[in-house]
Amino acid sequence: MNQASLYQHANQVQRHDAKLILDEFASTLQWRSDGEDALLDVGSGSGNVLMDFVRPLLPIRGQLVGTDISSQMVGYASKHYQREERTRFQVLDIGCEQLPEELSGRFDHVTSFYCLHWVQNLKGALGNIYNLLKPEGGDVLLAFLASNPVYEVYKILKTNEKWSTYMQDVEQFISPLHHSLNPGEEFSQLLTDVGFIQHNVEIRNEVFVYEGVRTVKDNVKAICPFLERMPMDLHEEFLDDFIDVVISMNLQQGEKNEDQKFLSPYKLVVAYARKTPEFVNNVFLEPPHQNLVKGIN
Ligand SMILES: C[S@@+](CC[C@H](N)C(=O)[O-])C[C@H]1O[C@@H](n2cnc3c(N)ncnc32)[C@H](O)[C@@H]1O
Ligand SMILES: CC(C)=CCC/C(C)=C/CC/C(C)=C/C(=O)O
Repeated sequence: MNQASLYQHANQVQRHDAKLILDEFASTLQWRSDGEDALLDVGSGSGNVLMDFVRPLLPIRGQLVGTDISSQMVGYASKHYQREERTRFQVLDIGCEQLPEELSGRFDHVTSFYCLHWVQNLKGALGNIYNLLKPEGGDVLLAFLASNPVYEVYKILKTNEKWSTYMQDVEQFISPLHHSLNPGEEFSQLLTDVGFIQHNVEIRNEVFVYEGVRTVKDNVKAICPFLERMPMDLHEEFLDDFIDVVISMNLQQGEKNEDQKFLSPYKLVVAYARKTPEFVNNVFLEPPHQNLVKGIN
């Protein structure tokens, strides 16, 4: 994903989910009494979710660091938002072996929206997220895809010889929890393994409705890693084949006209975790390992 401006204009589902989750968890996050909260966001992309929905929650004196593996995304976010006070953007691969010194152990909060399904080494990423928090504690709010029909579409398109050369490594772009029979338990176990004492993991079954073929195509273009590998003149043909597969999966509603809709049923992991034992939703959870997994897996 390197097309920041495409993403910024075709990320309705991502914005919708982040806003809902932040509204819900704004008062659960453990804000400091001195208003000097430092928050790092993982996989901030073009930056609009971070600036529109996370930044307003931070106290005036709070510090915000947006990070992303893509220097193109970081460049775009810096250009558009770095003028905001106490806000900066920097490149960070959350799956890296060693966190940069200036980030390690510096944050009160870590958030991440629609990023962790891109990271195959989920345990390594969670270990890093844990280590970004200050030694004395802090909390994290994470939301990412466990599964999405887009991954099944990719797998089918890979079997088409027109596209297979561009999609050899398709598994690298499928959420590490997409094939899991119990993504909530699996993620919960990873949080425990890396050291989080308390956590609340939910698997939310959602359906997003895309209005019309063009909307689906624009949303696919904004996130599909295979398009940038093929010549531009093949993009529309690839997107047409994408739509044909979606239709063959019965995800279409209505006739081929302006009323045509496409349904995307997906599972979202929503996790809130604290480094030190305390309260979750105002309920004291006895340490250690009093964890909660909600939702239908
Ligand atoms: C779908 S975008 C989400 C952007 C933003 N958080 C939002 O909600 O709109 C996913 C972002 O995760 C980034 N990403 C993928 N792998 C990553 C990694 N290993 N470390 C950090 N960022 C990563 C991508 O470059 C991309 O910008
Ligand atoms: C109907 C249908 C399958 C639409 C495609 C939906 C779509 C573009 C999903 C993208 C999911 C994803 C990997 C998002 C992201 O990382 O931001």
